[in-house]
Amino acid sequence: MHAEGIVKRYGPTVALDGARLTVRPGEAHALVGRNGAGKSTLVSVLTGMARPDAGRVTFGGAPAPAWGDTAAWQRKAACVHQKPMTVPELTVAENLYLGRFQGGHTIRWRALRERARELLAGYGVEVDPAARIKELGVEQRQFVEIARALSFGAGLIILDEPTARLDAAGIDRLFGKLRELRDRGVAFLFISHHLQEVHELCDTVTVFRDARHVLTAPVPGLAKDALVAAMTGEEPGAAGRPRTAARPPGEPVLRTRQLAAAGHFAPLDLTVRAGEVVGLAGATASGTTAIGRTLAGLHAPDGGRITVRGRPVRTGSVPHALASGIGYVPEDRHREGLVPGRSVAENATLTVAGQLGPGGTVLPSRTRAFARRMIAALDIKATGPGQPVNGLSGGNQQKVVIARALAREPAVLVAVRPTNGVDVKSKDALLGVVREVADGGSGAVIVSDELDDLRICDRVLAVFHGRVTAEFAAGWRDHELVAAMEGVPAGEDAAPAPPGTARDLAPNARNTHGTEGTAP
Ligand SMILES: Nc1ncnc2c1ncn2[C@@H]1O[C@H](COP(=O)(O)OP(=O)(O)OP(=O)(O)O)[C@@H](O)[C@H]1O
Repeated sequence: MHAEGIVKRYGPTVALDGARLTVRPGEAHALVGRNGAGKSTLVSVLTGMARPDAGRVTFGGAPAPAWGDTAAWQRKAACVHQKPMTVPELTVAENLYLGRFQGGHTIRWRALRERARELLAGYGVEVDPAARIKELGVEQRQFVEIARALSFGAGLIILDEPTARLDAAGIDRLFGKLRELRDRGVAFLFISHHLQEVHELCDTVTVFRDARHVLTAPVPGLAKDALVAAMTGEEPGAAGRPRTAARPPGEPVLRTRQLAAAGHFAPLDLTVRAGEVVGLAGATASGTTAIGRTLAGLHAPDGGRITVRGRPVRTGSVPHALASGIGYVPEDRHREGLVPGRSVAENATLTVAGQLGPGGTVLPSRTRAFARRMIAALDIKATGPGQPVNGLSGGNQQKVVIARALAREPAVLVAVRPTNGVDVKSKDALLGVVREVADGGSGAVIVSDELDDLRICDRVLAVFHGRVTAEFAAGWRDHELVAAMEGVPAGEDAAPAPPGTARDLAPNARNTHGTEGTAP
């Protein structure tokens, strides 16, 4: 596949400005760049979903299919998108053959399931074709999408941040599958903000910056800070890493007493003090996300209490959690995060509408002023506060979600995987903002399995199978925390794990992706 001179404009925004990229057969090619650099836009162009304003795409030397000929594009390049493209209510078999039925033919369901089973087996994917997509985990769903993509005969498969919602074990299995397919001659274009993953999986990397191609180089021998420098256009080592607290913590701002949700997490006593950032570390299924959702009022606990600055919070109520001073950054910005048709300013201030004007009316000028401050502080790439959030790149949408949580000046900020999809430089800026919130006298809870997110925490609680199994003060070593997240009984540096946890239980913790040398 070869693309050159690609120009794509969205109104005043130039998303691609003469961009180029070449992916050779059987190559594992990474595409990296800061949020808004144009990566997803290029994917849309390469899959026939967006029509470029200028430029040329060829596959195997032949011109790309005609615009609008979807079936022909599917045979050239296939894509596993950030957002699931499968239909949740339909079965795996139906999804695999979606859109391929010829009019006038009767669909023979049993035969279809059989064909689906063979197809999945051919790619080594163990999923029941009769299962509904909504019953599958993220990982299985992605495998179905990959099998579907390959079944069209495409020699190039594009993966847009496929690891963003997988934990370490899932990532290992995905990479195993991708290596297998590469050995069979399939080429990959792999988009990720985890430079460690690029090093693990890819042989070539291309960097986009501000809508343009800036570098293509072999991955082996390319130092990570050189890669980051290409992405940011700055000299390596220009900025420092976010730090932990400078002062001792103050009064408790958030407390839970015996807070519990059956099937999710065991009774939890948590205290977060003013000035403190506390990490809840655990794999996807550990219960940490449920704790975050419960604190935000999205999930009703079975028992226990939450207080903010000594005042009880009515559990299971989002408005009450908000009114009590709990700010929340959800993991799934597509579902819980943003109102699509509204502007950056409106989205950033949704929870404060009442404060912004008399009688609950929003005063647009103040709204815009707040949004403008946030756009600058979090480095949100937007044409301005009035731009609809749908027009923002994925990472920039995530920053708007954070801005919204901050707008209310919460007593305690609860953020679930806050840097998911955010580029390496913005990641540090964003974590720096969380630090500032704490320094200003609030508390913060970071729910994550990303070691970089947890590094700014003053203490980290490791959660396994719904229980806190160990506590670490700042300065922990990576392998200790990873082991604790995996439920491995603690070594000499950590508290003992409870009975019943064992080395062979789900090795689920997210690894040290992107930790070494990714800071500018
Ligand atoms: N539908 C759209 N309408 C308006 N602007 C858009 C649209 N899609 C993309 N853009 C703009 O094009 C630019 C490139 O966005 P793109 O999504 O390609 O970035 P990206 O490199 O994939 O970023 P991320 O790492 O955050 O996913 C951004 O400035 C974005 O705001």
